[in-house]
Amino acid sequence: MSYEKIQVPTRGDKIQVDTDHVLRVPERPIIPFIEGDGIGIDITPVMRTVVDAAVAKAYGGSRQIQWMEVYAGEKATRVYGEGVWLPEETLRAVEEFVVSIKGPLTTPVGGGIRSLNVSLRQELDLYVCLRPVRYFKGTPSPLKAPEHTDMVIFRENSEDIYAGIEWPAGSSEAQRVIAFLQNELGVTKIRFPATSGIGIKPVSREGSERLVRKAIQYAIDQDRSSVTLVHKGNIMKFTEGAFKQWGYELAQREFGAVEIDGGPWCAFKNPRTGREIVVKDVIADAFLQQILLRPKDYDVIATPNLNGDYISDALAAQVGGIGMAPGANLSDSVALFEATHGTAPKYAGKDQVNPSSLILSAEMMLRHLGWTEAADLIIKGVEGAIAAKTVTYDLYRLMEGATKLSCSEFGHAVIGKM
Ligand SMILES: NC(=O)C1=CN([C@@H]2O[C@H](COP(=O)(O)OP(=O)(O)OC[C@H]3O[C@@H](n4cnc5c(N)ncnc54)[C@H](OP(=O)(O)O)[C@@H]3O)[C@@H](O)[C@H]2O)C=CC1
Ligand SMILES: O=C(O)CCC(=O)C(=O)O
Ligand SMILES: [Mg+2]
Repeated sequence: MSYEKIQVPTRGDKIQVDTDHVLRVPERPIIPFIEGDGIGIDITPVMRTVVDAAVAKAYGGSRQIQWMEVYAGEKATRVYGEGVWLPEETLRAVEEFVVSIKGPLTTPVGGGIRSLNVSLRQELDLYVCLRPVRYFKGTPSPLKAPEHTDMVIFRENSEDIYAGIEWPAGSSEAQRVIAFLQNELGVTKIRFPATSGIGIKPVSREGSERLVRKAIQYAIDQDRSSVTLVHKGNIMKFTEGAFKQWGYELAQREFGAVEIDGGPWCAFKNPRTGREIVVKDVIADAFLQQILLRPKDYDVIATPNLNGDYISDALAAQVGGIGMAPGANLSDSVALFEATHGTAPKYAGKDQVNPSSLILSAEMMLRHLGWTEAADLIIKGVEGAIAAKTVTYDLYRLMEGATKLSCSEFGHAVIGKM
């Protein structure tokens, strides 16, 4: 395929995907990256330097990533022209080259463009947002025993209120929807109909099932002890409540789970290890207190989109903050890795923030490629830098006796500990 502004490296090769979704990774894979807005300019180059160092150390030059810049956000408007926030060829490249990584992208609140992050996920049907939350020894945390927080979030990434079906208060569309609800469906409970904005929350059986299926399969592959469906189904019965119901039904139908203690919790034996996997559910508000009080009770989490967004940042805080929180957006073939945090605009270009979220997202990416040795070196490097108390401002301000490093210095500290 030809590209207008994207320079495809001539020395690299494309990652291929077999029909059964298995990756075939060449020795010099071309990996697209989006620099990102705000602190993207700080963390993305550091991430690349750390990854290149890990790959070089692990494979001594026999493997190398060929980075290929693709554009989205403010940089895209500079490269392609005003108003072009997410060029069509960026979407094509992320799809064609199969595995990519991105920095954060700004979304204005209230009006303006819709989220480019959400658009990327929806356009490429990256329906799983995978966010592992683990503790690195020595990281400052508000908890007494942060090491008990070890969860993996499967956030539904393609529907829910993120579908962006909404109309502002007073618009003719909102008025028409309200009139339809009142006149055709007998709705009487819109408290202030003349001044209500309207948003629609679609949650489907297919969307819920494919997400829960991935979460349960992950629990099997990684030998985890439970999958918890987190929902607000007592209030949103036919969206969040249905998510829970469809999740349980899928666990029973596809994985042979049987009800325990009178249901609805159910369990099955991991076919790989024989260990029991419990599938359970919890209402989202209760979950947010339980993760602080009894984090050991939770392992793999499957949840609709908005809950997953809130839970990601809440859990990240328990293990040191969103400077330490990696993630991935996945379809059955395409993977786009990204940090959990946003563009933190007040720090943009100051070389201050913690690049660990994006570095650890790249670590997930290397593992996804099967480059385990390089991924392990990154974990060793991050663990080593934190253990030596050489950290960025976010961890420094909560640690005693630490040395404060800039974003780029922290990258070098990680490399030094590999
Ligand atoms: N996937 C994406 O691209 C995402 C994009 N966004 C977008 O980002 C923009 C800003 O959102 P905002 O709500 O401010 O959330 P951010 O996640 O950008 O920042 C909130 C706060 O988190 C801390 N933080 C964030 N990143 C780091 C880091 N790498 N190292 C250390 N601390 C960090 C900072 O805390 P402190 O001030 O205490 O130092 C920062 O002020 C919005 O436009 C939003 O839509 C948001 C989330 C995800
Ligand atoms: O798209 C955005 O601006 C916010 C996204 C977000 O908060 C997230 O993915 O966790
Ligand atoms: Mg978020």
